[in-house]
Amino acid sequence: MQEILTVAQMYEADRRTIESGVRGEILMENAGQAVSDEIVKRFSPRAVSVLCGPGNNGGDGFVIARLLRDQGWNVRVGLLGDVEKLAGDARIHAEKWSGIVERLSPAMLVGADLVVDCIFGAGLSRDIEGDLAVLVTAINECPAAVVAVDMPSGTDGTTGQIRGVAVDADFTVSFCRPKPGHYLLPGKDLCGQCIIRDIGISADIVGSLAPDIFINTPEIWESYIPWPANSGHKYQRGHVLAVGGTHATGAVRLAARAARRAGAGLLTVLAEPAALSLYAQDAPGVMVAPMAKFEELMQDPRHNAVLIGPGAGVGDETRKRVIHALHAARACVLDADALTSFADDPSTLFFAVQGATVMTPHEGEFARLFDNLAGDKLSRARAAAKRSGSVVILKGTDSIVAAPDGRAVINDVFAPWLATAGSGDVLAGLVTGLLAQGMPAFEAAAMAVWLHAQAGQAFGPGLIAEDIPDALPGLLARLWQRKAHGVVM
Ligand SMILES: NC(=O)C1=CN([C@@H]2O[C@H](COP(=O)(O)OP(=O)(O)OC[C@H]3O[C@@H](n4cnc5c(N)ncnc54)[C@H](OP(=O)(O)O)[C@@H]3O)[C@@H](O)[C@H]2O)[C@@H](O)CC1
Ligand SMILES: [K+]
Repeated sequence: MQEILTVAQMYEADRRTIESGVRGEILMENAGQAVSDEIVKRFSPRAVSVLCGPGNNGGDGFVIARLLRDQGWNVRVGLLGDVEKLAGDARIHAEKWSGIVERLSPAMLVGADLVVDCIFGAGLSRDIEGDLAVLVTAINECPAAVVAVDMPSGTDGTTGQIRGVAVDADFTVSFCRPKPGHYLLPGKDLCGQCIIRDIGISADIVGSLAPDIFINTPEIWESYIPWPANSGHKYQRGHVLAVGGTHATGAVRLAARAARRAGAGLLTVLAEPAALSLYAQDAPGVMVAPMAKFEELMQDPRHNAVLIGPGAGVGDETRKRVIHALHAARACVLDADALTSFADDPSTLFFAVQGATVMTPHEGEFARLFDNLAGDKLSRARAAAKRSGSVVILKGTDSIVAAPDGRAVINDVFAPWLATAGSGDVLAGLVTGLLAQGMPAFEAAAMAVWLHAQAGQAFGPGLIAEDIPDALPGLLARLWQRKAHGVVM
């Protein structure tokens, strides 16, 4: 599993490693070596300006400068402040640099083919302002390639947010494990390609920090995939009840197709009489029932997963059905109108949550339901999961899946094509289809986000929501191959 460490955890890993006997000076040498290796891999010797800040990020810069110069590169070093004011490992490595140390300024960019950004890394503590902001803007405007060390300066490692202004790098070399800011927007974009290198912090030390944030890869959830048994039948693959709206019927039709493609054994759409025939004609494998039967059908435990939200309509009726489904402790997926229906009274919704429940808000729906949660996307999703007692998928390119127990995954699959009408309905259907087969809520939500993003990336430009469910068999086949034959994805 690919752990992500917060900045605080990274400092702690650093501290424990040093306590275990590895000198900080060596960690810094390893960090600088890792960056210079990545530079040498990509570029032939050229004019490079290494821009150093007053902390250990700057210390890494002095190592990089020395190693590149030793290999014949034409290196220029600038420092924010004086060498005499540097402390600890940064001071040690600055003193090993025998060349000139200039004052940090935009003049250092003139004639540079490559800029190494070692101004601020994990220790960024406030907005970049004044002359430094002018320098960062000049870095972004100059034609040289830019490599960022640890974080592009100005990007917060924990939140991915820009503090004032930030370097826009071509690639970023970081150490040990990635930080949330490498995956959360806009940090992810500012990093460019992100390379994580080992610098001598052991996996045991990382494990001792009990990381609970991960990149959303199959390792997180693949052992929970409810593959059908040879002796199985459709009734063992769950029965989804999907609440269909009267007007926006496309939403649940898309969700239903996704739930069935995800493997749900049976699916019934409930709708008012005016819309029933529309749902009935949509796909021969879908069953329909009048909405009046909702409560009766909920009494049958075989109806084990409920989807409410897409096209459901905002108001009392939707609110009642949501509360009923939650009280019945069915696996519930609440999306769109089901969430907005509780905008005035979210506590009632959260109080009713009992069984496996997944909420799938986009930012607008999230703000209506969790109006006083502020901060970065990851923190807000985690706080919302805790508050609601449900798994929360906070959607976007950098979708977060967060569980009430604190676990979270960040999506790292780039699929901008998914920003299209109906795409969220498909995701909600996918989660419901996996829950119906008995997959635990967090794993089902994470797998659904992964399948959705992979489908979007694989299809690419021209994608419409209808394409996503039809891309699922290929993706599921790959996961099946991986289980059966250990094929690497
Ligand atoms: N973890 C690891 O495994 C390893 C980590 N290593 C490296 O260490 C880096 C972390 O080093 P770090 O803690 O010294 O912090 P760093 O980013 O250099 O900045 C701190 C300085 O910047 C200043 N400052 C901050 N914001 C500012 C602003 N907006 N405007 C102006 N000033 C500002 C701040 O000032 P202060 O807040 O104290 O006033 C302080 O002086 C990490 O990113 C990695 O590269 C490797 O060497 C080895 C192993
Ligand atoms: K940096």
